[in-house]
Amino acid sequence: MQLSVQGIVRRFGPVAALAGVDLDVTEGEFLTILGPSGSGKTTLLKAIAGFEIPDEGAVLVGGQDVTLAPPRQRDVGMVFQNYALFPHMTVAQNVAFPLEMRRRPRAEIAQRVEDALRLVELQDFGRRLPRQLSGGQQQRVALARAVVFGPRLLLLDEPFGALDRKLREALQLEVRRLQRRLRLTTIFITHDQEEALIMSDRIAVMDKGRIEQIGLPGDLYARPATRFVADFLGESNLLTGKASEGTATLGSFGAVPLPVRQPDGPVTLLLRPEALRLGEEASGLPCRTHGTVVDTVYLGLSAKLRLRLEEGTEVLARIPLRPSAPPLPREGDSVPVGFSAEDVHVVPQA
Ligand SMILES: Nc1ncnc2c1ncn2[C@@H]1O[C@H](COP(=O)(O)OP(=O)(O)OP(=O)(O)O)[C@@H](O)[C@H]1O
Repeated sequence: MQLSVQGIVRRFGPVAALAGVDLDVTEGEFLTILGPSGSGKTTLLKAIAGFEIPDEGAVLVGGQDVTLAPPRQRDVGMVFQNYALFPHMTVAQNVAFPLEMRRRPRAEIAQRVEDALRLVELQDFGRRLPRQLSGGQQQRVALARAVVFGPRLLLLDEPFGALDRKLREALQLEVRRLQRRLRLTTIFITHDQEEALIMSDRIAVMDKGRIEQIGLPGDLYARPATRFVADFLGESNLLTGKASEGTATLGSFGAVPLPVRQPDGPVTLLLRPEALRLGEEASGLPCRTHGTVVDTVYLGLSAKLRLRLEEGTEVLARIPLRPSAPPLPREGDSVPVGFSAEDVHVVPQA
């Protein structure tokens, strides 16, 4: 179902946990809310679910104003970080719970519980108690319980936070598959940017109770609208220079033609680590200088190198490691560093 959040404000004493949030989520979309701790993510989810009543603004589900409706009337499925299964109930009883609350007939409950458990591949676990399951299995039960009644929205608050990396990755895929299959409008909270990039149709980046930017993962990565988004999503080199007549002077790199017309004055340029070229590959590029390798980290498919430029600025380069690639420069080596002007993004001034 379509969701619309309009101008929501929620204050806790002097703190505005939500300082005016607008958000439109289309039917069947998977939207991720990404932001640092304390940015208001959980408060926003609670306002959508009905556990927080906003001081200002409105929440509409399928065009219907539910701002003041209690959680039970909103038909929203939720999964939290800490499972929140009822410990004394079996898996099947846990999954049946939302249907019991809605007083569905016995036969329907049995059928739906069976279907939901099959959906998360736990059809043989109905009689177990939560403590007899692994963390990942418990989270799948929580997911089955959140979707068993056919909710209008699915809200996920850091559901993989307590799981190890491998399980986390498996569940990311599983949740995405299930969400697509059910065409469930889903809002997913995480502070893990990699997870956000992997899972989402769109990402909303939050900071200090506001949405800084919302868009496709690739757009946010390539064209962040603010310094905060550039820094928060992925690794970045943010270099400051001086713009004048369509070029920016950028330390020892010299003059860099700017992709968009800028007013003369200070300018912030974003260069992702993978945009930097080193050694031979840099020598043919018009924007280049020399850098001294400060440290090197091998990552298997690529390596990350930190380099100090002549003017003292440090930059991060990520270079692919092909089997035939020449050996990496070593700490203390001085190497050419360059980039193509088209790989530069101008970060709008705040
Ligand atoms: N019940 C409350 N009473 C007082 N302050 C609150 C309450 N709930 C949230 N806050 C404050 O509102 C702000 C936003 O909190 P919120 O839990 O929404 O952030 P978050 O982005 O979900 O953080 P995290 O990633 O750590 O869960 C924080 O400053 C928090 O301390």
